[in-house]
Amino acid sequence: AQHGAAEPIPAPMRDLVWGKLNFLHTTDTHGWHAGHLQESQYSADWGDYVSFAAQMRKKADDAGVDLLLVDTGDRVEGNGLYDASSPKGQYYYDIYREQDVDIICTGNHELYIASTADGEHKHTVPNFKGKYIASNLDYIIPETGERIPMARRYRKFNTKNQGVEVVAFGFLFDFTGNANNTVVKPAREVIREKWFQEAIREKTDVFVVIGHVGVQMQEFKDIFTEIRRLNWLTPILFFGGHVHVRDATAYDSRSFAMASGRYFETIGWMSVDGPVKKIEQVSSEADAAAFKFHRRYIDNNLLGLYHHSGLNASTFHTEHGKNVTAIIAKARKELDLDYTFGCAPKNYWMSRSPYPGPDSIYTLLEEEVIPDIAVNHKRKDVPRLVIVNTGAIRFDIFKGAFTRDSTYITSPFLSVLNHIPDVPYHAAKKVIKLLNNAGKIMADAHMGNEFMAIPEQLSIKESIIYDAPANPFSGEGAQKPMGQHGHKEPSLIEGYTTRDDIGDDGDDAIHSRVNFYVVPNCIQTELAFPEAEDPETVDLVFFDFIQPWVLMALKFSGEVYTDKDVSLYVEGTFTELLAGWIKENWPAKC
Ligand SMILES: Nc1ccn([C@@H]2O[C@H](COP(=O)(O)O)[C@@H](O)[C@H]2O)c(=O)n1
Repeated sequence: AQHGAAEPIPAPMRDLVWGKLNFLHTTDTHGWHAGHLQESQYSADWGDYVSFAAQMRKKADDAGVDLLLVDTGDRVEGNGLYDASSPKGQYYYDIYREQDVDIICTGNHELYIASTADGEHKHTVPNFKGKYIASNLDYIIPETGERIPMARRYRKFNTKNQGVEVVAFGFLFDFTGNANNTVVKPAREVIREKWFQEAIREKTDVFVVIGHVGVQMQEFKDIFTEIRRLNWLTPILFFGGHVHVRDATAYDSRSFAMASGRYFETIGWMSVDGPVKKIEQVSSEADAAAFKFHRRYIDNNLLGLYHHSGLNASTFHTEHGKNVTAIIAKARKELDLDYTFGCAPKNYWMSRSPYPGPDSIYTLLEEEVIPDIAVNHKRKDVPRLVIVNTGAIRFDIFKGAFTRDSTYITSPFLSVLNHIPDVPYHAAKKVIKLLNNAGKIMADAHMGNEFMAIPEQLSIKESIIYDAPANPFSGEGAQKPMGQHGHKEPSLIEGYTTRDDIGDDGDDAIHSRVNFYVVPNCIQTELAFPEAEDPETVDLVFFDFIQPWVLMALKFSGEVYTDKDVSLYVEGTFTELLAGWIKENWPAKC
């Protein structure tokens, strides 16, 4: 872990279940490779994960089984370690590559900005040569305009210890927000392509489909159906992401799918036991029923990593892992990520507390930040509606130092405030309602409103509010306390208490439960409104990211505008404006 990171706290633990084929999975790490410095339960860093993987590979070798590492994209955007350098990612590529990942693919965040996709093609694809898979993604070479596969379409290989044959694919969901130097092909079309049809006719022991795709999303179901059509008994394993939740499901008795959260809070574990080699003659559904699948969501917590590897603080860390931790520390220092803009007076939550409310980060924005930053001095007296999508905020603010790192953690995007001047108020006032409530109408116009909100809400549609704190030690297979604290039951800290299609025993550490309050897709602030009556016209101000939705909503309200009618409202990215606001408004020292 990084120097100064929160000390890990012991928790009651569920053990890992090993099989013949075992996997460690990361997804949506979004630059959090230094770990969560302010949260004890997720404070291990990428160097610790390098040590963990090496120790677990050794365990696998000793037992004669196999361990593979998987990453399903969105490695970038969301943390100072990636976003604070100029150009972005200057330190990230060399840190990330230190992990020996066996199967890796692209997420949507690698593609929003053309230079990010260039960086992916120039650095990460060659860093993981032969292991990077792009089943439905092409790249356009800037110099020639030639369109080529981002990386190989699939990978066939044998595992190290048992020689298990694997055919692996790497997909991205049907993403349309990419810059024009990549082409994402819809999964449902790619599965009809000749190369895919040939690949699924390869005789293999197991298919592994990795993807930046939620495990409940249609893309995975389509891929599963097509592979299964021709391979009735072969196990098919899916590793997904994008939705930022811990999740697992089975599409049938010989398949299994898991997603491993977000922000390097979670290291997913999947194992398969049973007749995984063809030589073991799976010839009937009865044989195939012998497959056993397990999943575990490992908190990225050093004490947990020690526990699962059977090691301790003096035996766990490899030289390689320690070096990676040191490289991260050096990068953080050079980027001055601990520079403090101000001191947050309390915690502000995205989903842990209701919106509107005193502890909601969105209420803070709506009532305090936006009125100060959404000001164009030439038009400051013109009434305006300022609309901000909630997905633009990526993480909670914790009481205490708000650092350069926190600015990117809260708001990594290059979003700016644009505006359309003098919009008739009768139409402008309908926009927020359409963005928040007219999901069906907007979806019919191929503009899914849910893409303006936080990704978690693609999966969690209703608030989850617990009546009272859960009984810590109840439930299936009540757990033994972790490591060095003998028989004393540690008190629980808040964290994941996952319920997925497999059950509620997926998390490795037992936490106390956390409420999840669903928030609207967008929030709105009214500024400079006359007191007596409604204005005739207003300036409509909004993040550039939601411009297509805003234009569509205006059209539905009877006012047609195009991109040509939109111009910048305030100089500077939202990230810079927020940092400036904090410097002005929160005390400098904590
Ligand atoms: N410039 C941007 C880019 C993205 N968003 C929000 O992020 C969501 C996607 O997040 P994933 O990590 O799941 O890919 C997207 O739906 C937006 O809500 C944004 O606000 N601005």
